[in-house]
Amino acid sequence: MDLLLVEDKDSFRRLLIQALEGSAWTVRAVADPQEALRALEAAPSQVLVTDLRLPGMSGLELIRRARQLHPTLRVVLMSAFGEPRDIVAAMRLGAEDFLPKPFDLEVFLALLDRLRALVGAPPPDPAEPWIAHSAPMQALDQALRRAAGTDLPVLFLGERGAGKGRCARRLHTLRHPGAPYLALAAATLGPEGPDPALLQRVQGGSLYLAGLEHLAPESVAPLIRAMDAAGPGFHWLAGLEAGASLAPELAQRLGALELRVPPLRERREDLLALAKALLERGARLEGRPVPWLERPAERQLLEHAWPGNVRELEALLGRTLGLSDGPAIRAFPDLELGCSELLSLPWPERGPLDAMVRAAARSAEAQLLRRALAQSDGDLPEAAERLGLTLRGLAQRLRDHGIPLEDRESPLPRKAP
Ligand SMILES: Nc1ncnc2c1ncn2[C@@H]1O[C@H](COP(=O)(O)OP(=O)(O)OP(=O)(O)O)[C@@H](O)[C@H]1O
Repeated sequence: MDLLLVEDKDSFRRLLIQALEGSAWTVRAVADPQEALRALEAAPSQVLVTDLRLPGMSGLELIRRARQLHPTLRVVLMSAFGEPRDIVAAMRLGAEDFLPKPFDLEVFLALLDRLRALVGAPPPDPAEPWIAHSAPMQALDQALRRAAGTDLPVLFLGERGAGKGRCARRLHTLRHPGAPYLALAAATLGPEGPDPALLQRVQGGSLYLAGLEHLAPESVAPLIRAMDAAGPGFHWLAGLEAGASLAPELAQRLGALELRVPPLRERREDLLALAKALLERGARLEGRPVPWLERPAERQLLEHAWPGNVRELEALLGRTLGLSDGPAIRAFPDLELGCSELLSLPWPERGPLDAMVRAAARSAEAQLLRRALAQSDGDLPEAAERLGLTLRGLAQRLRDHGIPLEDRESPLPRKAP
């Protein structure tokens, strides 16, 4: 999606370009309005973001001429000196929004997200990695395949960053790969509910409402009306944070099929494959060779509790790629193995209490075993001593938890020969 940015102040132009790096926008940026018109003559843009005061021509005049060239162009006007009459004039010329300077970059990006939704709803990239080796993810993948054979709305439940959005894209691709897809933050729905123009664009495809726990109470009724009006051929998907509640009338409509997305700590078998896929994607974006993970780095990943889930893993790998340019990642210096991480437990949501305590204790035991193995670098007698167990007792517990002893890719580290 193409965006033309017209801002004569070099430092501010650079700041906005930087803010858009890595986004879905292909940005052309110029300082001069005449040059902007020439750029639009050469190739259309879907969005024009322009300053009001420009050398040789006002932003309003630029908007007028640009929309003559491309009547469907969406426009955002920015200014530190926006008088109400300028704003009204810009709106009359078809501007979508006005950003009074100085503005928060978050506000700028949120506005562009909304415009992106209006401009188009491209299907998700079918080549996006999908890692589902672990048993819980295999089960989820089966459930997604079954859901793909229906027209039912699907509600994804899971912790933040666990991959609810990724599962929604997977389901959409299984259902109808080329159909339009749009992800919207539920918090952005106002009292009017979803924009009808926007729903129009997603006809025949899916709308994914992310962060349903942030939906304003006044948006519930308009959303239900929009769902009723949309009719068949329109697929509703939504993500809700585990443990959050949903207005009953909405739960009735959206919760026809509820799928739980397991947190990363419950699917450690996926960890290294996920890390490799995310590293590959990051390296490709930066146009550099993919670094490999050395054993200590892998071990750190496997031992961490991942309270922030796949999103946390993605952020860590992004930071690491940014800081290192070598062919391999030996360790993650900012990934400390704190004891508090061990007690990241899969708190069951329902009783009876005794069963909840037993499940939490079992998870804590598995984590303590892994931790002791990591601390003793895979040396079993040393790990047994740390845990106050006999060697045989340790082996028995490892078996109980299905922690393998010799598998090269296993979470159990071994001492270097
Ligand atoms: N199974 C998976 N395979 C590959 N990548 C994944 C998988 N699950 C999640 N990811 C990646 O992890 C990142 C976080 O996932 P996503 O945005 O779907 O999380 P979320 O649960 O929707 O988070 P939030 O609720 O906080 O918005 C994304 O980049 C996503 O592509």
